[in-house]
Amino acid sequence: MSLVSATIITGFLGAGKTTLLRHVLEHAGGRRIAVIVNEFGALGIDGDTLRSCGIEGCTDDDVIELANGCLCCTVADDFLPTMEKLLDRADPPGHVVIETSGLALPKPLLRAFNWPSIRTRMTVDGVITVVDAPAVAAGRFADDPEAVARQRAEDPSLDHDNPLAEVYEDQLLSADLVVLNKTDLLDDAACAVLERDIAAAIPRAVKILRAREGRLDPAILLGLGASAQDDLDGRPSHHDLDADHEHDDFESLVVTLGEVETPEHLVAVLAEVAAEHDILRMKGFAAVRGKPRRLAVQGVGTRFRQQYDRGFAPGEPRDGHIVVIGLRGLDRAAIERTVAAAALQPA
Ligand SMILES: Nc1nc2c(ncn2[C@@H]2O[C@H](COP(=O)(O)OP(=O)(O)OP(=O)(O)O)[C@@H](O)[C@H]2O)c(=O)[nH]1
Repeated sequence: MSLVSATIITGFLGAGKTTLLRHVLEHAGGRRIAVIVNEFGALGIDGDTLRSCGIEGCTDDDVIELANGCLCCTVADDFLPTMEKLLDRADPPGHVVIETSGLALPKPLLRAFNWPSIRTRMTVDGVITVVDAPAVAAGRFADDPEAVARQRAEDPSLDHDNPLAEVYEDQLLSADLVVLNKTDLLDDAACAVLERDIAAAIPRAVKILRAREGRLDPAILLGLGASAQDDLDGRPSHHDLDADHEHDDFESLVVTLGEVETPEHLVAVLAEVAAEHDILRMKGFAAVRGKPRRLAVQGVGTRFRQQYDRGFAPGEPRDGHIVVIGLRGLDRAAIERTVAAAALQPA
């Protein structure tokens, strides 16, 4: 029996995983691909985005969503049963692509492929780590020496690990292929510096490819032949000794809002909130007055994009929902108040 290949797409919040996955599905070239998407927030925005993609041959059944929690913490409860069901289908997919949440550590997921029920039927073709090039260049994942010094002065017993750096590094260390994405926002020299830094951070020789909007040929992305599950030792993790990684450094909330006046107004409010509260990620949907289609909104830090996607179904409430993710300690009430006030009327 031939093994079903799995590709794991990882990378920090907003790096461009769903964008890359969408590109793969649009250029699948006849491959039968099933997709598992996992999100940290309580709303499955990515699954929704992919389901409303309109890609030929991509059916609802082929996009499976594991929302509300990171795969790395819910492997046994969610991931393994889902995978077994997928493999037990009368017509199983030829390839499974798993998009982890931006906060997931890939290693526990990789480890799951050694479970007896999966090991004999699947292999991990490769771990693809998508990197938000401008975010790394801006020092998003680097230690802030002043903050570390301040923390130390306040409480010498504190664990001074930087949670963003940890997740970013763990994701890099698991990679079989690194995609340096969003290179449209950086010049060539800055990209070259990042490539050098990333290569130096990974103790194995790993290919690094530059991309815009995740546009890489699926023939390169799928078919790495890495059998990554057989090489766990080569992929060190900050949490190798700490099985209880709980993501308690991060938190998320969902804000519900009524119809908004214009996309520009909503995005201006969201960008201001993102800057004021140092929010890592915002995404969701909103209803705009007089518009039959819903507005999809994506924010990474203070950079936003918006576009109309599908129409509201008959009877579907014209509410908006925005997922907000940041480091623990967000002023939830203030964020909720300000975002909800962007609407003309409360939801
Ligand atoms: N400028 C620019 N923006 C990009 C590029 N790729 C993706 N984006 C945008 O970045 C935002 C986040 O992209 P996603 O693909 O949703 O990122 P993600 O990694 O799936 O996000 P999470 O699942 O929340 O972690 C979206 O607004 C994308 O349109 C790129 O190459 N350049």
